[in-house]
Amino acid sequence: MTEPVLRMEAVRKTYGGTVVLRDVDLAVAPHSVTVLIGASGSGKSTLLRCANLLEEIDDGAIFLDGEEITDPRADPDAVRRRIGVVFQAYNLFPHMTVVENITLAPRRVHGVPRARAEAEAHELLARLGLRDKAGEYPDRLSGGQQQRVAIVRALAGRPRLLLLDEITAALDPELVGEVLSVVRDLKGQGMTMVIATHEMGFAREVADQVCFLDGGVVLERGTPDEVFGAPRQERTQRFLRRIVAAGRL
Ligand SMILES: Nc1ncnc2c1ncn2[C@@H]1O[C@H](COP(=O)(O)OP(=O)(O)OP(=O)(O)O)[C@@H](O)[C@H]1O
Repeated sequence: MTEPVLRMEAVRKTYGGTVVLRDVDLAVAPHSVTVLIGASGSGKSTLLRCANLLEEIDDGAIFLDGEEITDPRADPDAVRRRIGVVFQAYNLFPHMTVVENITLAPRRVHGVPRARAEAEAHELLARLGLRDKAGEYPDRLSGGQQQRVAIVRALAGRPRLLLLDEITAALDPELVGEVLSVVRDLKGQGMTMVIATHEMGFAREVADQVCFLDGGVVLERGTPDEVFGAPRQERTQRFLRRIVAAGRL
């Protein structure tokens, strides 16, 4: 079997004695998209934060390309360089232009020469339909454009894996589509991704693997047709019924 890009084994995470992730196993194959679904508070963000070493796990192990990144000897900065992350809030620096925002980490943290970092930034901006925005300041851009810049920033280090945490949750409904379409394109280009989302239609369309989290447990996993079309667990069925009733699937 091909080595998964990301593998979690029996991951346990607690906050002040409360268990937030319990025995989570996950395998993300190269060039595949895993979508995490589940009610608010079920642990989706925490799982992504653990995968990026933004949170320390209490037990278990996490591997990136077969190498244990939760090993105390692993270098967290080197690990994060291989993982791009986009959050709900785009967190662009307002006093920097788009291209400065994108090249900041490659130049300052990873020592990429300015000319090369900027050339890469321009190429990525063009790919994401933002060719003419390189010199703009973030407040001149729509929310959807800012989030696309945040995606470019995450791609700038040529990550092995992209983690997307509710990246459309803060957007006006009419701007959601343009950001999802970028994710669709990235999938088409073979990017390996783990996505936490409440956009169920999108989840069903883009996922190779869907994981339903419930109280910090991966209660059900499978293809979109399996999980959305024929959920086996009663709690998954109930969750999806609520989504359907709300007109979101
Ligand atoms: N820093 C923290 N300290 C204490 N508890 C936390 C912390 N971060 C998250 N939690 C708790 O962990 C649980 C899981 O939260 P998490 O944000 O991972 O859920 P989620 O599924 O991503 O929710 P949402 O869909 O609302 O983003 C929740 O009960 C939350 O209150």
